[in-house]
Parts: sequence; structure tokens; C-alpha cells
Amino acid sequence: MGKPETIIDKIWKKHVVHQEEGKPDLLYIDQHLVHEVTSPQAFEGLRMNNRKVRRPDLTFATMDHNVPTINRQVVKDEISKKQMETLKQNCADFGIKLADMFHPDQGIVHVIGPQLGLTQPGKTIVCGDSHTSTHGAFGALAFGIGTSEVEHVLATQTIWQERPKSLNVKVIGDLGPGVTAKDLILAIIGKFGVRFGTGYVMEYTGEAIRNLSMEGRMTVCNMSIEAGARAGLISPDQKTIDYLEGREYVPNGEAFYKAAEEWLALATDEGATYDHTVTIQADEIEPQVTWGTNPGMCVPIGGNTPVVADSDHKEDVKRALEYMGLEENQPITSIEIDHVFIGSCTNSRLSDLEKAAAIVKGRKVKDHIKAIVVPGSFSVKLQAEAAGLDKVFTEAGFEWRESGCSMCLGMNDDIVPAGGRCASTSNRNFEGRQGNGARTHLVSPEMAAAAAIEGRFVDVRNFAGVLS
Ligand SMILES: CC(C)[C@H](C(=O)O)[C@@H](O)C(=O)O
Ligand code: SF4
Repeated sequence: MGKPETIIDKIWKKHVVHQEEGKPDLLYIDQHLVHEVTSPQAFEGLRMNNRKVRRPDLTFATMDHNVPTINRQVVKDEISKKQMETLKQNCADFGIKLADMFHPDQGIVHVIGPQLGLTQPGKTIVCGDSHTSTHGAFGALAFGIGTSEVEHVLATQTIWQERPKSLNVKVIGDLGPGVTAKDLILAIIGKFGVRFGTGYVMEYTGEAIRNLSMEGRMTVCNMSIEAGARAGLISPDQKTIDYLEGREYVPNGEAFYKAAEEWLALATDEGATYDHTVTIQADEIEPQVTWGTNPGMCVPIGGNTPVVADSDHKEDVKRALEYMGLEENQPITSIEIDHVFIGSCTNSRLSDLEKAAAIVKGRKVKDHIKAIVVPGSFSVKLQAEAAGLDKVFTEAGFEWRESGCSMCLGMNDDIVPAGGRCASTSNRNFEGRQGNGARTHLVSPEMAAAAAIEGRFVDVRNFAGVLS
């Protein structure tokens, strides 16, 4: 037996194709995911230099950020329209598979990768999108890249990368009833801040992580970037294998069993060391709500907004409260909302919708609230409809939409108006994120559903049926 290694070391070693003193490593990329927003200039660069895509077979494209979620036929915004037409043309010219807005595989890039089985343990996965960290839930080394790097990967199937340090985010104990993966990651970022992961790839370990479903693990890894990390991942286990078996791009038969063995062997070895470790106690975590303008500005549902004078970051807190239209020391349960968004690559998978529907069932959305549910992919939408979830939502007063990024960011028609206040299951609450002057509160799907019913934030654990 050699020295115990982390999964990060193991994946890195297998993918370095060139190493030179004083330079980053050149890493091989196993899977390149592409969307309409960050790829046009990259393809343009290839054309200008008369280059081809090196491995079209390892490249997969979808449309997600700009797609309309009501009437697919009408794309009002000219830039959005152009970006989608350009992606279509680029994929045709360079021989890349594309799930366009009408394709059954269409969806948010970080939802369809796992769904199709393109996301697998041990792979290096990149995409011109910061939330590529989502795929780390499978024990892949997955990270977002910039447009010039997208061009580099298209042309060479490799990327220059500084070897990251490793950070063990150890979650001790288990989450209580009604407390979700979203609450866990918000509480982690709330405790350690939005920069503690800078320069690191984080591995989430511990009982609470093992007990999460694959979908919960995706929610956690998705937000690694909000902690500043290069990537976040979780060592594969039997749950990972079970999730992947039978998916379209996963090997089958004997090849699957062989792959599964290799995948399990990637898990961090007993006794491996990390550059740094932080720990958090899962059973102390309560449902979280962000009050401010970054994901670390969050408190438990029973808490209050901060008092400026008591804060270490007075200016930031003051400005955030002002932007959010909130008072100091205001109970979170007194905050009234007018929009609810259930969707995004953080929380738009089938189990997210099921959990939100369980809260909503038989109840009504408060009168004035505009509440929308946006499935993460066309396939999630179909599965949800087969289970009757669309009816549960629409009967309660939610709108049931086509899949896409939607209200997660203001790049399509789904926008929160200035001064509007939204309970959102997405991952970013920056100023203007959901539209100019819009105010975003990040929560779990369950908490968003309960807020839609009550018209303000409430502890979802008090809803009948939630704790059963
Ligand atoms: C548009 C895209 C580049 C961006 C990202 O990289 O994350 C978006 O997905 C986001 O969530 O802000
Ligand atoms: S759903 Fe939101 S966070 Fe995810 S890729 Fe789309 S815009 Fe980015």
C-alpha cells in the first residue's frame, strides 16, 4: 500500500499530461459541457485560428440560461436569441451534440450532466459556468472556466491549472428532521464565510454527507463556489453507483461493474491528509434564510437580521440591509415576500419538486404572490408531471413552467421587479441577481413552498406532515 491519498490527489495524478517547474499543470479533460452564454467567442476563436474541436465526442451542449419558460417559440430578447442561434450553428459546424430548447435532453447544464450519466466519478469536467462544481457530487473533479479557457479546451481537450490545496469540510452528526442539504450548505457558508474555500478544492465528508441522497449532494456541491472554492466534491459510494446504473452515457453490463469498482476505489483513503479541515455539527443546523446580498449572510429561521453595531463587517451589513429593505434586528419570520421561485441548478431536480409539493398539497399560495416552479430539465418536468406534481402546484396557485435557468438570474423573461422580494431556491442573492433592484432570499424548496403559502418566512418544521 502506498501513502493514503485523497480523491483529489488521485484524480489529479491521473489527468496531468504535462508538468513543468514554475508553471501550472496541464490537465486532461474528460467531459466538456457547453451552454449558449459563455461559448460564442470561444467558437469564434477556433474559426479565426482555423482549428477544429479536438474531441467533439467529449463535448456536450445545451441551452439553458436564455430559454423562455412559457412560450418556447418566442425569444423576446435579441441577445438571447442570437446566443442560442449561434450555439446551434456552432454545434452543427463543429460536430457537437446539442440539446436545444426543443430537445428531450434539454435542461440546465448541471442538471442534465448527471441525469444523462455524462457526469461520472473520477472524471475531470469543465464548463464555462461557475456552478460546474455541482458534478463533484459524483466524485468528479468539476470546475467552472472562463471563455478563453473554453476555447482552449475545445481546441486541445486540456487546460492549465494550478494544483489546488485540499480542504476537508467535515460534517459531524446528522441533519434533523425538516433540515435539508440546502440548509446545510447555507449554514456552512454562513459559518465560515464566502471566501473560506479560496484556493481549495473541498471534499465534503462525514455522516450527514453520506446520508444525503445524490440530489442532496448535488445541492451541497453546487454551492461550493459560493464559498470561494475552485470545486467541491464527495467521494463516491454505493449511492453514487446506484444513481448512475442504467443512465444513457454510462457503460452497461460487465463494463459497468468494472467501472463501478474503479469508481469506488477513488474514494479518499483512510488516513489521507488534507491541507486544511473545518468541521460543523449537523444536528445543530436549522432551516436557513439569507437576509443579505451574499449567500453567507444567512441565519436560522428563528433568528433576526443582524445589528450593525454588533457586526464585524458594519459597512457590508448596513449596505445589505438597505438594499434588502430590512431593519436591523428584524425577525426573519416577519419578512413578507411577493415572489417565490422554485428552480435552478441548486434545487430543481425531481426530489426537490416532490418535497416542495408535499408542503403545498391541498393548500393555497397567498393571494398577491407570484410563485413559479421551473423544473431543471425537460426530463424532470415529464417525471414530475407523471407523478401529478404539476397539478399539485397549479391547484395551489403556482405557475408550472418549461425547464431552464429562469428566475435564477435576469437573463430571460423571468424577472423579479425592482423592490420585489423573492423566496428563491437558487444559489445567489447578489444585488440585482433576479432583476434590477430585486431582493432575493435563498432557502430550501420546502422553505420556499411554505413561504408561498404563508406569505412570509415560516419554519417549515411546523407544517403538518413535514416531520413524519
Ligand atoms: C452565465 C454564467 C456565466 C453564470 C456562471 O458562471 O455562473 C451563471 O450561470 C450564474 O449562475 O451566474
Ligand atoms: S440555474 Fe442559475 S446558477 Fe445554475 S447555471 Fe443557471 S443561472 Fe447559473
